[in-house]
Amino acid sequence: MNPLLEVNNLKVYYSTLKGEVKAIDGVSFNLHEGEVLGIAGESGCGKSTLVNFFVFPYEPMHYAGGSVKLRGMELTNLADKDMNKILYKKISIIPQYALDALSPTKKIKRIITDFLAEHGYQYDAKKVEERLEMVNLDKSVLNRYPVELSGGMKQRVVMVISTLLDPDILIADEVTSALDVSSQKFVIQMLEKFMHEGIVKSIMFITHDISVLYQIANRIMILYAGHVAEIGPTDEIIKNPKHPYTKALIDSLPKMNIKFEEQRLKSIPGHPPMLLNPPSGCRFADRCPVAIDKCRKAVPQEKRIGENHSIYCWNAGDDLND
Ligand SMILES: Nc1ncnc2c1ncn2[C@@H]1O[C@H](COP(=O)(O)OP(=O)(O)OP(=O)(O)O)[C@@H](O)[C@H]1O
Repeated sequence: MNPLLEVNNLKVYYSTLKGEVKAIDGVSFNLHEGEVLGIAGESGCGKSTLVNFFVFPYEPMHYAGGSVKLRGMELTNLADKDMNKILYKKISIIPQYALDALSPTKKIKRIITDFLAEHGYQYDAKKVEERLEMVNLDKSVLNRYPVELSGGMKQRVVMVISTLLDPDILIADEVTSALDVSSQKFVIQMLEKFMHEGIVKSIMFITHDISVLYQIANRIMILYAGHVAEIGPTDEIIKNPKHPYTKALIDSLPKMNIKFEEQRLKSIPGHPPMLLNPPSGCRFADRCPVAIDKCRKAVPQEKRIGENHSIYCWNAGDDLND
């Protein structure tokens, strides 16, 4: 089956007074109907840039190369007005700061009515109330201001708005980061429900916390400093990571069923490179325990190591975890 979204060698930069920040620099991946793709990596690796480019590709961010196809339609050369036709209907986002996304001066019903009008729809009380019910919110929230709602309730209202036009692809950007563990579980269950009910067809779930992805993602893509490090099935990425960076990320997580004082968590020494002037080879080379000369000279090419599993590393492979 053809992928819902095909991203090929995508480059997205920021223009700054000091030069171009190469935040996404040659990223390729596919997203298939029915799947949840987790996107993980340390702060600053380009997760938000990547997904914001699909929905709000505005200055200072700009397109610098490559291709993004949604059901075969190229998105990178669409005019703003055509992009607006796709936004929320084909690709939608629950933004990173969802709790602050609701206008404080309007009641929820007005916020939803204005959102629908902006996209050419009339308020549909039945649909809105059904969706509120799906996320365990009483319809009385419609007559309340955002400030009268708890953080979790606001998050659910944003989820309802982001999915109201039944988008093919839903991007969830750090939607669980500001929540306690039980609220995190609830949000994940809601997203799964949206998939099961056919309201959304695929999800891109962005987080810096890989452990959350274990609960929801079918596949995980690990980004490092604007490049893909590894992409593969969730189980393989978490239980048998192959790229040295993925390994380091997994080693830095607390393990299940081991007492905290007995955990041996390893932090990753060093810092990601500046993306204003990134190194010419592998961007992880300076922090990598297995780097070889070639790594500092050439950007690693995709190496397929299993069905749906690829790494971008000159010196990692099946023997890395032995
Ligand atoms: N408006 C901007 N202008 C210039 N550089 C930017 C801008 N926004 C982000 N960047 C840079 O782009 C790179 C990628 O940032 P991005 O926010 O996409 O990373 P992230 O992985 O989503 O991080 P986080 O987990 O902290 O949200 C970083 O080097 C960041 O400093």
